[in-house]
Amino acid sequence: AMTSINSRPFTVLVEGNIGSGKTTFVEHFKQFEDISLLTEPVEEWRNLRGWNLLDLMYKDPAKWAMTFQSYVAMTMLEMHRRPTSTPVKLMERSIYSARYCFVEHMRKEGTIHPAQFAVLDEWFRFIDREIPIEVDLIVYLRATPSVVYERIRKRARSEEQCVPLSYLEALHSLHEDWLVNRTHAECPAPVLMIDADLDLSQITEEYKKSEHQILRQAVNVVMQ
Ligand SMILES: Cc1cc2cn([C@H]3C[C@H](O)[C@@H](CO)O3)c(=O)nc2[nH]1
Repeated sequence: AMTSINSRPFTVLVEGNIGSGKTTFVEHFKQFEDISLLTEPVEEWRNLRGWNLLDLMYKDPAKWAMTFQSYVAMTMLEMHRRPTSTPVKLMERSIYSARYCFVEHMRKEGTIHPAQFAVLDEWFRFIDREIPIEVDLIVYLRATPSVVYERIRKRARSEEQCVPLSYLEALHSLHEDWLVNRTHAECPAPVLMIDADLDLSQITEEYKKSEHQILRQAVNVVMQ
């Protein structure tokens, strides 16, 4: 196993719409001993001391979206700060997709009150200013909203069955703004785009492309 001579691992964020295949992508890298995998803590959001915040949020967003996004941000920050012994760290989603995609959408839709947005945004600015979060590469699983809509139906995660196509289209354009048009300066890492419309049989080739990029860049970082 490569021993990292740096104080921190080469950190990769895996970003993309609901149903774009992030967890599948992250689990593809289980085969590498030099990579720590941090998948999205959905189970924590579905059971916080017995409360299913994800379900509460989908069932009554006006009442629960703020509470849910506050807890998501804390669990994401914990993942960013979690030490790993390996030279590479792969993380599903981030404090950045929390702010630029999900919270941004809730603000635009008025799902959260402007005062609630102000509190979430102050937390985000505080974290961005005071807590070092390093990102070296973002893998963007870029998918067409209608494709992920079908996948969500097939995946049948109960809380998500009410997710309309319009929500997925809005989240898609917010991901495009952030990762293609690069409208936010707080997270300047390079973006590696993967065609996430490909189905499982074809996408392994795409994974191989990113494997090379991730491991090669990781070697560079380790050997610096
Ligand atoms: C960072 C972040 C992830 C995340 C996921 N979700 C939802 C979308 C999916 O239905 C589920 C798992 O990603 O959680 C959300 O509403 N807000 C979020 N913010």
